Amino acid sequence: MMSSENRSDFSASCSSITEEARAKINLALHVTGQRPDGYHLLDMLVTFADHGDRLDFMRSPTDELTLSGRFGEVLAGDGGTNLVLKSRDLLRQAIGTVAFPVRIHLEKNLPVASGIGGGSADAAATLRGLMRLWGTTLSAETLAALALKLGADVPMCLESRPLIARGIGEKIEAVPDLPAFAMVLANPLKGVSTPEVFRRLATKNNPALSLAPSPPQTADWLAAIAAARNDLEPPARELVPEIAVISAMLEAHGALLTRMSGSGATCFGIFATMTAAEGAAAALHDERPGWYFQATETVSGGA
Ligand SMILES: C[C@@](CO)(OP(=O)(O)O)[C@H](O)COP(=O)(O)OP(=O)(O)OC[C@H]1O[C@@H](n2ccc(N)nc2=O)[C@H](O)[C@@H]1O
Ligand SMILES: Nc1ncnc2c1ncn2[C@@H]1O[C@H](COP(=O)(O)OP(=O)(O)O)[C@@H](O)[C@H]1O
Repeated sequence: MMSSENRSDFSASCSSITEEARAKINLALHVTGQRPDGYHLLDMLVTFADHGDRLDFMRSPTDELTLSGRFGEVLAGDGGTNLVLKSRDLLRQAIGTVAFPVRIHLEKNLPVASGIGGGSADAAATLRGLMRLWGTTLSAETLAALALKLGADVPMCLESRPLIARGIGEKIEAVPDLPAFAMVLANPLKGVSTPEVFRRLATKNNPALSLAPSPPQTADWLAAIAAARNDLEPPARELVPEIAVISAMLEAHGALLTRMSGSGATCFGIFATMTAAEGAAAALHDERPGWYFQATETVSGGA
């Protein structure tokens, strides 16, 4: 059963477990090849925002999912296809008898189908939250396999720390030296079709991601990221011309570096300070009140 409800109603009524579902940001994404099944091989430098969806979990007489938040309505009529439900059911299947019914509340703050992995982050948060609620753990291998079944980005979102991911996202290596960045996430609220972006790629065998080992300063990291690419950005720009507009707006408001995340259309701008990022997000919101602008600090690798 699915309904819309304020999160405050939910948490006021009982004690619950909370999990954050942080936005995933592809600082760089190189398409390096293609598997025989058609999936593209990727080299990605990924970090996570101190901003995202929020999920609450509690014991309940029956299974239930409620939604709130700016983008909750987008998912309200999806006929039970929410990745939160898929995660719950897969985890229940994996652990069996102890999995009592649960009520889950999803505060949907991240735009849907926007290249920042909101659905994947929700799926990963559901696995983490329900393992806590059900008092169970899975081996690292079983959990990783379950996560990958839910989506290519779900293993990364289980980590929610800076990392390099290869393969289709399942080969993960932590990047403990990546610093926090002051960032603005910007989206014209136009969904982009991920398969269509991959289909439009001009070349599928691009150079791999090459980062000098652990650049010492933030400025060195910025230079290394600037020298990398998002190979999905040119085809996404063909589909959604607003991506070029929003990148130019971030630059005009003082971003040191701008790029698209994932298959788009969200772009990020890295700023010198959080004060600069917050000022830019407020000014951008005034210019385009209907679009999505969010200032956030990203997590550091050492956090
Ligand atoms: C591009 C990335 C980068 O982090 O992020 P998002 O844009 O989704 O945030 C991901 O690899 C998105 O992976 P995933 O979440 O599995 O994408 P889906 O929407 O399920 O994939 C839809 C379709 O895109 C194509 N696809 C996807 C991933 C990949 N490595 N190669 C592909 O060719 C396939 O045709 C697939 O059927
Ligand atoms: N909890 C969820 N949040 C967002 N999207 C979801 C969710 N559950 C299912 N979906 C579906 O998954 C697709 C990808 O969503 P999302 O993870 O937001 O994309 P992206 O990785 O591009 O940001 C959407 O088309 C959406 O309908």
